[in-house]
Amino acid sequence: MATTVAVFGAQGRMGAETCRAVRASDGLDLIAEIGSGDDRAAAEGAQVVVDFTRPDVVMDNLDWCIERGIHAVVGTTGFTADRLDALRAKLDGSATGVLIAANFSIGAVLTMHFAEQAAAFYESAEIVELHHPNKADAPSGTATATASRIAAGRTAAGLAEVPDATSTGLDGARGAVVDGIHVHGVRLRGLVAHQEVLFGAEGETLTIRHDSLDRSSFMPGVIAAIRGIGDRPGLTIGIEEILGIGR
Ligand SMILES: NC(=O)C1=CN([C@@H]2O[C@H](COP(=O)(O)OP(=O)(O)OC[C@H]3O[C@@H](n4cnc5c(N)ncnc54)[C@H](OP(=O)(O)O)[C@@H]3O)[C@@H](O)[C@H]2O)C=CC1
Ligand SMILES: O=C(O)C1=N[C@H](C(=O)O)C[C@H](O)C1
Repeated sequence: MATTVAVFGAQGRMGAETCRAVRASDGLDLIAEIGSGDDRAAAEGAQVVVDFTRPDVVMDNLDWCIERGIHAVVGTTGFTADRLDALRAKLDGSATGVLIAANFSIGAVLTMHFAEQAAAFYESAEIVELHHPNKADAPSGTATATASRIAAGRTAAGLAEVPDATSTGLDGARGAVVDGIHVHGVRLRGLVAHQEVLFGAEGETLTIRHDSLDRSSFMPGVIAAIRGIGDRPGLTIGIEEILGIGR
């Protein structure tokens, strides 16, 4: 029996790519393509909903899925710690699975993994995220997650705050600060989704760079998550477990 799938945000950049990938995948049956203003009732027969919408609508979409026992695979950004706690509470004891991944591309997942490992060894760390200019949010969800993981790696290693003697200048010149890590956002026509993680120590630097050159890069992760979510009740963060990458 095929797994029935509905896509929320189906006419968007990622939603449209996801619809194409689901249609091309064996054992998956795309039954609904929901855009803004569409009635979600058309998705009620889905076993899995994929959400690529907007941070301000995704929580309502997830409530709708959880109330109906429909699993959800979510790429939409904007998941604060408070939002994740609220979802954990709603899913407590439920057979329904919700997977939230800031980034479904293998290279971005590996970048975050490597960055967390490297964090313990460098006094300085900063992130530059670079995206297409139609992106609604800044900093990116991936950069936010990467910063949190670097911060966790630094804390575990007993590192102090990153050194920065800046005392004067223009607001914003040092980027946003996420968990003590400076994050700089670039929006440039021609780009898709890119990130550099820069580490520095006395006499050396390390740069980890990842480039998504096409949205097809996200699709193997999305499809693996759709196939895997039925066996994962509760809240899953990221696709590391599904890809077999240790965290
Ligand atoms: N996790 C990952 O790997 C990736 C995550 N993303 C994230 O995915 C999200 C979407 O990105 P992207 O596809 O580029 O954005 P788009 O703006 O291209 O697509 C979002 C779509 O959602 C639609 N939409 C808005 N509200 C609703 C609703 N209530 N129900 C159904 N559809 C709705 C929009 O319609 P309308 O335009 O009519 O409002 C639009 O078509 C962002 O948060 C982005 O950061 C992006 C790439 C990879
Ligand atoms: O909006 C995008 O394009 C992307 N959004 C995600 C994010 O905010 O991290 C993932 C990827 O960077 C592309």
